[in-house]
Amino acid sequence: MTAVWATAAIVGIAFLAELVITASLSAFGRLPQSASDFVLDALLLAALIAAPIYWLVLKPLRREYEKRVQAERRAEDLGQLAITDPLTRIMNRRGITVSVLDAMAQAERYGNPLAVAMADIDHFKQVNDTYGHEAGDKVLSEIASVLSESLRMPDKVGRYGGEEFLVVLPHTTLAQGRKIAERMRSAVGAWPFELGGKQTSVTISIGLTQFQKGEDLEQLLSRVDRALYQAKAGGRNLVVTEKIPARSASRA
Ligand SMILES: Nc1nc2c(ncn2[C@@H]2O[C@H](COP(=O)(O)OP(=O)(O)OP(=O)(O)O)[C@@H](O)[C@H]2O)c(=O)[nH]1
Repeated sequence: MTAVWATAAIVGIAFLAELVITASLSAFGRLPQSASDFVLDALLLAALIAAPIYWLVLKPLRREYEKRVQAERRAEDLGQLAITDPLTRIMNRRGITVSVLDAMAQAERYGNPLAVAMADIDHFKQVNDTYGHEAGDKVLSEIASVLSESLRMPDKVGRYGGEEFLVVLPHTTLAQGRKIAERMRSAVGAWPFELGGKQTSVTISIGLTQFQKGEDLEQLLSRVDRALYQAKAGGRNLVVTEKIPARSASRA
């Protein structure tokens, strides 16, 4: 589109220049040109002035534009890198924290429900101790993929700590959140992890709660942690929903 405009501008300038030249020549007594000669001369002039305009103006402008696009892309990539966990390729703690804070602000402002879950791998130390740290890393990556695939937009998952994943479920009630958490739990439980040359199952425990208006991140996460603790204490491979105090529940 820019090229079309530039060509039109150059042809326009050439016609104007040709008009000035013709007017000057006729002022000096030269016979007026025929219309076709005028157009032909103007086009010739356009071709003559197009080359220097292209090299002196358009090419440097284009180069500058491409440099800026590349710089923006690099900045975007760096920004993405800063919020990505290198092992699992999902969001890291910083990324998912920004996501949960955003979701909390939305829920606070518009009053939509927001469910938050913390998933933690069961007996993960045993996996590392038995099969090695590299095998443990592979399990972490696979669990991250299984969790990501169990979610839909605008739900988000990020690696919050070593073997902990934070899940943010905007526009989701506790009952709906529970179904999603159960789906994640059973998807991980059914996944055929290959450890020590044979298929093995690994499970996760999940604590789930719902954001309460007026609370901060620390309060929300301490409630979800409490639910996770109960899931571990209850035998693991469980989803435990944190009981919301009646006063808060009525505000939800
Ligand atoms: N391979 C690997 N292991 C990790 C990573 N981050 C944390 N871990 C391991 O995660 C394990 C966590 O162990 P614990 O906190 O005792 O928990 P657990 O064995 O999963 O037991 P429960 O949570 O009570 O079921 C430790 O062995 C850590 O070394 C990591 O990036 N890679």
